[in-house]
Amino acid sequence: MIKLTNVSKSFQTKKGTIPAIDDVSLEVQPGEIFGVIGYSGAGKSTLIRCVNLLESPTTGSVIINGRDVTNVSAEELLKVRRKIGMIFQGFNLLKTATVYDNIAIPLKLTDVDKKEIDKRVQKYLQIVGLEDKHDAYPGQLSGGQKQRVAIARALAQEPEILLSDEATSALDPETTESILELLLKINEELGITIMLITHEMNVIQKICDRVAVMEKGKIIEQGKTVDIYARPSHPTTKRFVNSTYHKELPPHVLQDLIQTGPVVRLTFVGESSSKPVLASVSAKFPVSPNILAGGIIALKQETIGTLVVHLHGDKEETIKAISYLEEQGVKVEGVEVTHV
Ligand SMILES: Nc1ncnc2c1ncn2[C@@H]1O[C@H](COP(=O)(O)OP(=O)(O)OP(=O)(O)O)[C@@H](O)[C@H]1O
Repeated sequence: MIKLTNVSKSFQTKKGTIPAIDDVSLEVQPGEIFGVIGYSGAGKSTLIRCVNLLESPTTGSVIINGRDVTNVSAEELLKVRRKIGMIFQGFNLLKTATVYDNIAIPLKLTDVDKKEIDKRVQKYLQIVGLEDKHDAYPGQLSGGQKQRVAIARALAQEPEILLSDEATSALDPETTESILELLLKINEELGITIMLITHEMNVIQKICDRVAVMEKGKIIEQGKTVDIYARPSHPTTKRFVNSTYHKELPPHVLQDLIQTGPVVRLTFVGESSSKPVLASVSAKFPVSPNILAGGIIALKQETIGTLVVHLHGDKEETIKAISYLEEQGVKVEGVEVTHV
């Protein structure tokens, strides 16, 4: 649906050339929600703006529905853009226009007739849950409601793809949750493919089927969300994944514990989550697992469990116990003294 091949984009400034994105390739499949995560300055905004050609790549190709859009005429580009809606962190609503007009004006500009405009405004305001706000002005709405209007405006163009540029970053956690649920509904019920950028791992966790991690203009890791959570390989990806666990053991506690055996983080996914592996460890080896912390992360399609466990026992026996856990499909990671 969206295919970027070897896309690079640099900006010329007085201080020289800034390589914002560097040789990025990725593919978003029809019907999926694809997330790009990275810290500030990683190149996410530039990347997503290359998809609808708000930025033109310096090199590389952008293919939408099988068509290379980097070399099309201005007229063709307009047609392609109509199939791609976009929402933003700052909502970008017209302050002096009502909710109705905010949704209707872009449709008027594309010559949709009045009756059809009325129909679409009503339909999409209902989908976003704001059917009673036709005549309100943006200033009279909460941040979450403003984003819902922006989503209705994007949907009213009846796009195949929705691009989301940090759409929940300005919202509180509860409102973020409700907007993420709305994006899921749009994806599932209207079949719209969504590509989003974010710096928040909980956005990826809750709604993305696949994720790409960006750093310094490059994609450093990409894959199914569940695989990235279960086995992050790049240190930056690990930082993002660990940010969702919110668990830290006081260093002195950890220091004391490791005198009598390793402290490990166990990650359970798929089949391994339903086996009573810790009970088997104590039955098979002279090792006592002591659970220090635990949690469950609900991803869009799967659940991942984590436990931080102290394996109390003889060194050789704990090594055998760890091998056994790995054979059972559990991911085992040593916990260092500063962080859990
Ligand atoms: N129009 C521009 N002119 C010059 N440099 C730019 C321009 N747009 C982006 N950059 C630079 O490109 C790099 C990537 O910026 P970009 O906004 O894409 O990152 P980001 O990951 O979206 O960051 P943030 O989350 O802070 O918006 C940064 O170094 C930025 O300063």
